[in-house]
Amino acid sequence: MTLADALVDYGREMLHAYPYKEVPSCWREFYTDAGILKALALGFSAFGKQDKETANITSPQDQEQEQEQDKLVTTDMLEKESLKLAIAACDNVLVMAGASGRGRRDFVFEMISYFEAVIEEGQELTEDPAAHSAPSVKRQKTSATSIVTGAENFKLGEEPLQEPIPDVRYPIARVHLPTIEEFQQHVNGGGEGGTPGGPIIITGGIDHWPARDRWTDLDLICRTAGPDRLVPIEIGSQYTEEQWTQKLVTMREFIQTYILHQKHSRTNNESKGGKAVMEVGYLAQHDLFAQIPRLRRDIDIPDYCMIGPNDQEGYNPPDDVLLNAWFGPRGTVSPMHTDPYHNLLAQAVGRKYIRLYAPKETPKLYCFGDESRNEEGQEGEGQEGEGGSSMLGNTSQVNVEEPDLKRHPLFAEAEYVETILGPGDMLYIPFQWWHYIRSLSTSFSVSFWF
Ligand SMILES: O=C(O)CCC(=O)C(=O)O
Ligand SMILES: [Fe+2]
Repeated sequence: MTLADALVDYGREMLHAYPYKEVPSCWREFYTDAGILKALALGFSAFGKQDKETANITSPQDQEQEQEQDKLVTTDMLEKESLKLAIAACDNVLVMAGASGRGRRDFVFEMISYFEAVIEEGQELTEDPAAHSAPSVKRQKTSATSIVTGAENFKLGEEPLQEPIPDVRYPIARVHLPTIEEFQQHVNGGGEGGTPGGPIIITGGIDHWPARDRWTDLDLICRTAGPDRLVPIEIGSQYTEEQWTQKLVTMREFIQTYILHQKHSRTNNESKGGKAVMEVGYLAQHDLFAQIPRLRRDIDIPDYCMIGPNDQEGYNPPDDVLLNAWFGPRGTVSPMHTDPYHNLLAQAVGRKYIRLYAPKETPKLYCFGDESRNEEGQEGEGQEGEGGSSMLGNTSQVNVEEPDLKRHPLFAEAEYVETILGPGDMLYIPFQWWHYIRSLSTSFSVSFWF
């Protein structure tokens, strides 16, 4: 282990010693600096390999020997592997610590671009189109060389939807391009009584996004992001489940394994003769656009986020609009929860079934930690076992599409609205409204919390 590795490990331990939001900035900075050191060391080692190659060639015999060795493991390959590891070190810093500390972010971005450019130059020789991660990524003619999908003309949005396709009985109203003032009035309840407005779907608001077209092409997403970039994904069908975990994988691996070939995982059930289930991977609730600014060019923050919602108890607007990417295969489930902000959830690609409950329904929704609402006799039953109350205080225990009404009888009386959000739709989810979301197809949404 190198000194840089040891420092990174120590920094990671310190990051994990605190809840995410309470990590002292000194440890974020420590982790960032350690990661930068590691990336530089890997970068230098890559170039060291290059230099050695040149320096070693002294005689024709040497050259021959060198060529023989090259057939097995080329210096070029080693160099690329080191550079990919250097990019991974940079991504760890961006994802885990936000590249904290003055000037560090720009430096990390510069390193990534530089390493990507070197890898790309090399990989052009090997005709590997996945390497084309340069800023000017254009749509290439889809051809047999589409290494990510392995399929020609694979376009998202054309696949059959995942069953069951819910019957929408209480649809959410749709409005085509309201003015900012109209939207503001709706949110703030400018009308009689001043009650804040409920959910609405705005159509026409993201038609100009390049993402609407570009993100139907998995190869293009992969090349734009950069195939070797690490992204955080959630594994497990929903975060309220025991087996749920998070990990960092390359964009290429995420697309290949979790979107194209949704990986089979063996469950305990299966070893006892039960059915195999797909392991669902979800790139969820991550500001992918801060980490990979090239993807930020494919979207636009809607002006509707700038309206300045009225004060409500418990509402603290963020300093800046908070962006999150939600990219995954069909079958991702976000259990019913609330967030501390107003939200515009923009659907760039694919479809999602969404159900919303107003704050007044909260007593019928059995949120974690609200033991008094548990079924009689269940009182106090393992909040920890069900995921720990403190983390999940904003999450409902009810399995929305298949509720256990014996355990959660009041849920049957809770009123809701629902929709199948499709490409181009933007759903306004008001502050404190409960939302449950299941993807019916491969889907890429972007949420804007304001
Ligand atoms: O799309 C999803 O899976 C969840 C989105 C969500 O919860 C949000 O935008 O706040
Ligand atoms: Fe949410």
